[in-house]
Amino acid sequence: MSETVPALRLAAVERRYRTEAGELPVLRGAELALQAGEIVALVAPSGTGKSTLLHLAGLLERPDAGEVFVGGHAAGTLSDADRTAIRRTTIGFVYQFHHLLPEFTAEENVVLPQLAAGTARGAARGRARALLGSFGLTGREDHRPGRLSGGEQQRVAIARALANAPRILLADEPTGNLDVGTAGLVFEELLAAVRGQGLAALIATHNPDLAARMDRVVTLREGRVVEA
Ligand SMILES: Nc1ncnc2c1ncn2[C@@H]1O[C@H](COP(=O)(O)OP(=O)(O)OP(=O)(O)O)[C@@H](O)[C@H]1O
Repeated sequence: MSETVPALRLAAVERRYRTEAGELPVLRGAELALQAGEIVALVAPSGTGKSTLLHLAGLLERPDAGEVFVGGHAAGTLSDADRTAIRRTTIGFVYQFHHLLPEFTAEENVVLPQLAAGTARGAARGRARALLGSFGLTGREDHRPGRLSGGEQQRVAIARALANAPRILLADEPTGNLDVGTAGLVFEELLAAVRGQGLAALIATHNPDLAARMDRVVTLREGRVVEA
C-alpha cells in the first residue's frame, strides 16, 4: 500500500545559533509530518524554538542538518529561486503582528503577493475582494492598515496568506496580539478557512484553548518535536 506524501515534512532537522556564549543548539533532530488537511498546534515554552521551526518549515532559513520536504520535494536541493517560488505559491504565513504594508490598502496587500506569483491584476483583485469578503471586510477594501482595528488587520493578514491558494499555512501566534474575545473570533475564522480549503497547517500558540481546537498538539522537548 502506498502512503500519502505529507504536505510538509521535517526530517532530522538541526539548527543552532552562534552566540557570544558559544553555540546554542535549538533544534536537535526534529521530525514532523503534516498531512493535507491536518491542523497541528505547536505549543512550547518561550525560547524553545517554535519560531525557528516555523522559519525552517517555511523555507525562510536552511537547517544546519536534516531536510525539509514540501509536497515531497527536498527543499535543500533547490536553488534559492525555486525555494522562493515554492514559498510564494505553496506556503502561506501569518505572524503575530500583521506585517501588512502600511502605505497600501487592504485590497492591495492581498493583491501584491498574487502579482508576484504571476496572476493578472484583474483576477488578483477579484480574488482579494472575495477573500476579504469571506473575512467580513467588504467595504473595508480601500482602507489602509492604520485605519483598521487589530482584529481587522489580522484578518487582512490571513487573507493575504491565503491569496495564492497555498497548500500549507504556517502561523506564529496568529492571534497573540489580540484581546481574548477578538482572538477567539479571528482564530475560528482562520480554522474555518484552513479546513475549508483542506490545507495542512502548523500553528504556534501559547493559548491552550486554541490548541485544543486543532487536530493534534505537539511540543518541543530538547530540540525535538514530541506529541504533547
Ligand atoms: N538569530 C538568532 N541568533 C541567536 N540566537 C537566536 C536567533 N534566533 C533565535 N535565537 C535563540 O534561539 C532560541 C529559540 O528561539 P525561537 O524564537 O525559535 O523561540 P520561540 O519558542 O519561538 O520563543 P517565543 O515563544 O518567545 O517566541 C532562543 O533561545 C533564542 O534566543
